[in-house]
Amino acid sequence: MASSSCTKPIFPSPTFSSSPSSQSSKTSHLSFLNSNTFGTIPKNIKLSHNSTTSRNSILVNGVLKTADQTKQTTHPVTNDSVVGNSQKPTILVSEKLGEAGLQVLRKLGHVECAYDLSAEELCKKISSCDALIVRSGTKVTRKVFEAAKGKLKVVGRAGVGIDNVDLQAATEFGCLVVNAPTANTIAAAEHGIALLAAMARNVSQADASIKAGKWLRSKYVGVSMVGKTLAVMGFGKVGSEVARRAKGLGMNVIAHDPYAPADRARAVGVELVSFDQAISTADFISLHMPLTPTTNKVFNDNTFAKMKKGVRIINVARGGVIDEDALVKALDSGVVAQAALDVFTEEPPSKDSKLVQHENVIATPHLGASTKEAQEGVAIEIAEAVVGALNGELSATAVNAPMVAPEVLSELAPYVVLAEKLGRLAVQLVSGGSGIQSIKVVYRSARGPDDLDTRLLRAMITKGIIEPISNTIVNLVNADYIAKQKGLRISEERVVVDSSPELPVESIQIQISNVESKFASAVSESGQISIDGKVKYGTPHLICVGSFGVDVSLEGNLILCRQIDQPGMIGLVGNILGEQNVNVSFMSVGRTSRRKKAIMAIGVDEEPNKEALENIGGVPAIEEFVFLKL
Ligand SMILES: NC(=O)C1=CN([C@@H]2O[C@H](COP(=O)(O)OP(=O)(O)OC[C@H]3O[C@@H](n4cnc5c(N)ncnc54)[C@H](O)[C@@H]3O)[C@@H](O)[C@H]2O)C=CC1
Ligand SMILES: O=C(O)C(=O)COP(=O)(O)O
Repeated sequence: MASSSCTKPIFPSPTFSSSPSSQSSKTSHLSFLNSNTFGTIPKNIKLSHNSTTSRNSILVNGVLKTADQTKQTTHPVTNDSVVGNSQKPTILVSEKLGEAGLQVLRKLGHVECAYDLSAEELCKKISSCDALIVRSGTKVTRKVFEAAKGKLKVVGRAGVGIDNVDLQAATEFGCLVVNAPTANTIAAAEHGIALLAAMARNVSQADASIKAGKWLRSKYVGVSMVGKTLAVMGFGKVGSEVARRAKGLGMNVIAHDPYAPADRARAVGVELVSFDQAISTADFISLHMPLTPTTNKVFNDNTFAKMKKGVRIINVARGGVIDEDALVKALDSGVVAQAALDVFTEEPPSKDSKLVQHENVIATPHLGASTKEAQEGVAIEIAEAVVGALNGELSATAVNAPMVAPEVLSELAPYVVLAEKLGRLAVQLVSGGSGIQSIKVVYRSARGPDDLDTRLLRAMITKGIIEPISNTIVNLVNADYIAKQKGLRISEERVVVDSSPELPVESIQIQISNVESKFASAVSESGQISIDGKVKYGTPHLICVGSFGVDVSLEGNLILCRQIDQPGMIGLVGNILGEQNVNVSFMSVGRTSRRKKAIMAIGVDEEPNKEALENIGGVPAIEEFVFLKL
């Protein structure tokens, strides 16, 4: 069992009076996204009620703070031309966004719409922005994140494809990326069907010719769709809607998607087949997969060679999934009879693009998502996601961070505080903290693994461990990445205990192995530094250090002393601190057995000066002590 070696505290805590008014007002370093805040209290998140301090802890802009703190903190103004109101976040919208979405954004922040920015102009502006909203036309490169200098907290992609955002860079810089994955699905599917029908019946070419005064009825004889086989490549949201509509046109629809569940396809009457089978049997191929390193140019000389001669291709996904030179060759040779393209490798394509100019190609300028309805929907969807992220809520559409449901977030809030404090405390017990390699976290809980999402807790433990020993800002977005980069292996274990399943976690234990400790008593019998904590009355408590049980609230600072268990020790140390005007907030003593070794854990509001610490060290019965900042 995780902390079975702990003895019970012999004094109920607190034994010394605590003074709520003297609680530290320092910002808790619990930033999920960044450490700035905007003076707003989020609408629906009240994460914990701290019964000791009578303050509400809330998550603001990714930072867990007390309500008082949110009123005091100001938003740093770096560029007056962008920031209209210094209390409000600045949201840069770099492409056309529906008015309804802009209205949602304006309620929270200062919104600047600046379309058609060059890469240089975007980099210049971004350093004063808290959020950036883009569509497919803005390249959010590593340079943009570098230029943001840590201020940019969230990039909102008003649409589905996030191939124009450097996700790796966003993650490294701790910037959340959210998208709007649902509102344009139907629009894209309808556009796919529009292109399919227009291509089959030569609508574009015939329209151009009639406008040029020609009447070419025999030239533009088309092909029928009914009874033909359509291969849907990528059976996600758009692909499945295209499939449904194509079935309505009487087409035989097959699909290829390595990750789609067969029963979802079956429900639409579609058979999932292999890539080769799909492309070799289809009369029409419609592309609906994302652009990823795997799908990049997946339609190339080799794959065109496997297609049925005279196949027709529709691409409403991303230009990059097709090798465009190979497509021109396939069109020239007649392997591909026609192509209908909404998307291109380079957008806009060059004026003399052989592909766009090809007589058997019809093209639209990336219009898949461009219906009034979809654009209003996307604008609201992304605005709400960005506002939520700026308010510290974890978005359900986060692309580079774990998605945590609001109710889970709310339930875990006090444990999040505990996790970070335990990490912060554990690392300070290591002598020479940067040598840490292996950390184990043990969650004792009555809940089964499926009922306990520990990603948030692990991220905050990582934050607590790394931030005191480096100048890296760690948050939920980049915690795993930073841990990996620093060579930290964090393993997790769950121990099922017989406690109330109402509580997500009974206690959390952090073990650090293969290191020496500044405080030998923190090393457990099995040789690791080991501390345990739990949430009591909504606040984090330390309950075990090494093999010693204690019970002290994790607030302010902490002194741990190991002494020979004898009468008068509490008074002695209390007097030394009192003489230096250091207020003791909590004290607890744990011992292995009577009159042998004991550990005294003393919570202090102020940082004791050198003299006070030397005097504590000079007490003959005290064998070792350590001062820890929480
Ligand atoms: N032209 C336009 O204006 C629009 C374009 N799109 C694009 O359409 C694409 C699909 O969008 P959604 O359906 O909303 O996304 P989605 O995520 O719901 O569906 C994508 C599907 O592709 C599948 N997939 C991934 N790798 C694959 C591979 N190698 N081969 C076959 N399938 C693969 C996934 O399993 C998933 O089911 C995206 O690239 C998106 O950017 C979406 C909306 C508008
Ligand atoms: O949502 C997508 O993936 C799209 O391609 C739509 O792009 P857009 O927002 O119209 O530039």
